[in-house]
Amino acid sequence: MRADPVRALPNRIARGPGPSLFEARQFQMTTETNPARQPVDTTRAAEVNAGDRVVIFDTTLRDGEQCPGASMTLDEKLRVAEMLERLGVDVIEAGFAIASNGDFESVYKIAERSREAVICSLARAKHADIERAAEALKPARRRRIHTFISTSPLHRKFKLNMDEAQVLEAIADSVSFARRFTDDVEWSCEDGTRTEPEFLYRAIEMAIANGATTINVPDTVGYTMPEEYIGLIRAIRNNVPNIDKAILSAHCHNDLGLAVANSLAAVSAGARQVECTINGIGERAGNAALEEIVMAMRTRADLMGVGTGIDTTLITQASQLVSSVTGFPIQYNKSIVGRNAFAHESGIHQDGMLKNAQTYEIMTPESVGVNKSSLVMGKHSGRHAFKTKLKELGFELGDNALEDAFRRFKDLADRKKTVFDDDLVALVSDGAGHEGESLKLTALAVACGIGVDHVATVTIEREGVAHSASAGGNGPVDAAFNAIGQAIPHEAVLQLYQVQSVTEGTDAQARVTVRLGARGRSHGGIGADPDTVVASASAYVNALAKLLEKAADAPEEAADPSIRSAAI
Ligand SMILES: CC(=O)SCCNC(=O)CCNC(=O)[C@H](O)C(C)(C)COP(=O)(O)OP(=O)(O)OC[C@H]1O[C@@H](n2cnc3c(N)ncnc32)[C@H](O)[C@@H]1OP(=O)(O)O
Ligand SMILES: CC(C)C(=O)C(=O)O
Ligand SMILES: [Mg+2]
Repeated sequence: MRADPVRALPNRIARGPGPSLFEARQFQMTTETNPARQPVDTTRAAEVNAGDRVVIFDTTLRDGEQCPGASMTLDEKLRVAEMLERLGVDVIEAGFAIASNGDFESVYKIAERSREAVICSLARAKHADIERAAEALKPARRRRIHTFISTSPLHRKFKLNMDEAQVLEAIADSVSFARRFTDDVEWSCEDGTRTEPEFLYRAIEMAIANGATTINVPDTVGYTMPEEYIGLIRAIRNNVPNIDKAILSAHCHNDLGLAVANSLAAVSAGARQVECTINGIGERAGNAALEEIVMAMRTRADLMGVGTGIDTTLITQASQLVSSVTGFPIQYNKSIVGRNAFAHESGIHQDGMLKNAQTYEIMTPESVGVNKSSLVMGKHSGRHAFKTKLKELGFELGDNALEDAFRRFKDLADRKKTVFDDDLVALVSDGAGHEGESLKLTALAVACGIGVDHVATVTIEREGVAHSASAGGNGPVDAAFNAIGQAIPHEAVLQLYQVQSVTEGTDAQARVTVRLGARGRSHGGIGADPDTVVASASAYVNALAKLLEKAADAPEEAADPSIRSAAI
């Protein structure tokens, strides 16, 4: 385990321009991590606003579940909620209680089992919704009602059929009604980023005046841009007289792939709550991904000056749980939690990683709960990584053998998508893949299939001279062995022929073992190749080369009567 290069939290809030990039890097390398994990009192807006802790509001179980195909059973929701508590999420939006009896039950059960986290239910600006939310949240130690109404002209006109005054009245009524059940009331202006600023300020002021403790400004359709969102959050702070009585919150969707950027932008402008989901699941293109927001704030605490209470070492586990219960795969190159997030295949990068991991990683894999970075062997890999990998696998080769193995590895990697550890073992052990000094299989072609004669043509180099021959047989392997017998006539007989798949998949290498016997000696040969016939012929030539080399050393030995022909 190596030291985590990412360090958090300077005790200040970044409201103005941060340090220069150069100063930032210096900072990153020299300060210490301080995961502030104490629960936050989310009703004390003034305190939260004055601090450097960002409230993490997870909506995996509400907005996350809203996308097609992500529905979770009660049991699955309870498992996710338990994981979110362990992760250190501050607020868990457990559902939309009025949506169905199932949603009510899951909010209720999550509330019953909750510990530190604030449990929250969504509710429209309707008494029935709010009462249902309050009922479902009753067992929670800490509860929040999250009520919302659209504020944009488009939504007012076409969706709600309400004018500005009616919307303002609905805000006053819903927020004050929600406050009868709890001190922790969040109000959201749905489609806030497409709302006329002047009306938005009035709507927010109305929510605060009626007791809202958190004001969420959703970018409901993922339309805004970071600069614009910064401008909006700053304008709200400058134009809503009592804004400091509430925590400002960002809720961003990913329609333009900007959900995380916009959320971070809002924080840099003074928002102190971010709404997000594990793996970024959610309506349409999804919500801002929790793991990306948290790790961005942690990794760039030097610039942002804020942190969260999340135990980042549980991030990978949480991501895998949500992926498995929703059945949504995690894309390989997904930031933080994708399987390639800490994997390196390119030789130059692998070499850098071996010399100092910070050359190509800005956070440690351990910091997000991954055991270690992986050096994946493939056609882009170089000698440094190859040598290191072989060493890990227990092979220490001399310079010439290493060079030879590296050449064969590159040939194999050109033909095979992934070169697994077992492929490397097959490649270097027992001389597999190089037939011997005295014989070299340089060409092989076979005709096989249904309704064709099985014929093989081989070329074998012996002491620099090419010997070619063709022969038929009972199947392509038999034909190849017969052709080898024609090209290099010999009296050895086949004692053993075995094929194994080294790894899985249709491009897996076949590992073939052949044993040949003659004159009281027998020698094994091994061949490995994605083409089974090539692997077989290599193994045969490998065994034959050893026999011929030994026979040249001791020509007088008598024939062994036990040697028999073996069927293929
Ligand atoms: C941006 C968001 O993510 S908002 C949350 C979206 N999530 C969901 O909708 C999931 C859960 N929803 C549901 O189960 C259902 O939609 C229910 C139970 C909430 C409502 O179902 P229904 O009563 O059949 O209404 P339906 O969904 O068809 O239409 C929504 C109604 O709510 C009204 N409405 C929408 N938002 C709000 C609001 N914030 N406050 C008050 N009324 C609202 C609409 O104008 C419409 O009213 P109308 O029937 O008078 O035209
Ligand atoms: C209900 C609100 C917060 C929402 O999900 C949105 O506007 O995207
Ligand atoms: Mg949303």
